[in-house]
Amino acid sequence: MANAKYPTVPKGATGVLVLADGTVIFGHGFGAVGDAVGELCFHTAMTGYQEIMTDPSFAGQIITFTFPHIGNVGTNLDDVEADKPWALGCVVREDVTAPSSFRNVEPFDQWLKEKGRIGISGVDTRALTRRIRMAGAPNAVIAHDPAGKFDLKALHEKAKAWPGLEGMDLAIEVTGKAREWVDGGWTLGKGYHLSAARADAPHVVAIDYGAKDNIFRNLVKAGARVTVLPATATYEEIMALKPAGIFLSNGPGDPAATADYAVPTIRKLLDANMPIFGICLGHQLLGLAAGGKTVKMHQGHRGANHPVKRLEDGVVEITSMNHGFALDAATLPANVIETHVSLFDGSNCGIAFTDKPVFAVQYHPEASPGPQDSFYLFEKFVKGLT
Ligand SMILES: NC(=O)CC[C@H](N)C(=O)O
Repeated sequence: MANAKYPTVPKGATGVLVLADGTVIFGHGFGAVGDAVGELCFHTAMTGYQEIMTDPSFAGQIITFTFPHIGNVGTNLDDVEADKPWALGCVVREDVTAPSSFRNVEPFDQWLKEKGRIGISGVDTRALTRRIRMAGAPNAVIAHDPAGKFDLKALHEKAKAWPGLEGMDLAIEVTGKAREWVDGGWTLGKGYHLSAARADAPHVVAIDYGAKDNIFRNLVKAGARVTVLPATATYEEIMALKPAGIFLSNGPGDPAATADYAVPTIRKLLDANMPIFGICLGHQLLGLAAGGKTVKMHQGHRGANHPVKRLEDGVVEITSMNHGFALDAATLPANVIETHVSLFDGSNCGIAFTDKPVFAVQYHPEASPGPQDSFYLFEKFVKGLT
């Protein structure tokens, strides 16, 4: 029997979002059938949905795209940041149309279905985004059933029972195996270039907390030879590879939840004066290893047009962002300075050590998708190793 507290499923509704506060939003389901629970966030990029869905930092999250037309250029084999979509699902305004692109290999809805990810269209994403901006990112369930049979009470219970991203270690679930990285840049018609790393190229050991592939491609493009190690790699395992520098990757979940394995290892690397470059989760972990603190943000930053000010010269970089936690600059020790700030809300976007060749940024200089204003950071890091 229907519970009076929950609305009746309208005719034709094959998808639903149920927020932890009991709000129910109907739409049209696409992609995989089933349900998934996670944090509901919004992303403002106008292009790059395939890169966004495959960014491992989205593990545990459902993405509301503010751009209304998602899926209309299909999917291909190149525009991926990992071998599968890590975001649990997506919420979009318009129904997905037939792919219109010479690069299309598979329609977006079919790709999502194959990869076990759920989509829901026909949602007022503008209203939903305003709500997230005002009330913060809620926990939610996304569900798709072609027959439109939803047990709203059970879905609501599931959303309420989910503990939330705070305190959740997801890097450990997303991290990959140890491997030599081979891809470099990309050209239309040719795809990804194999690394032509010179024998004397500086060797970077990159720790994979849930890395986007384009970070490693950019390190190679900037002239490095890259070996990837899993998130749990010990100081001894890292140093056995005789690295010239260490890279700390992006990744999902709460940075503070990795404090028992990632942070102590980074502390040892700092003590050994290794050159280090970190991005996003890597930036937050570096801040924690230095003695700083991270905080959960109200709604986070996710988009491809976030202005960031470089404090040394006032230059503004337009950046890609995807984070829901941030380093609290006020907690950093005296030997760590703030190098970049967000022009949206003044939050910390970069740090550098004054006494070590170590720096990091909160945003994504690898773009994918987004502007490439900040590629210079890869060059700065790799040049500093020779
Ligand atoms: N892209 C990332 O590395 C995200 C870092 C962290 N999971 C956050 O949400 O802030």
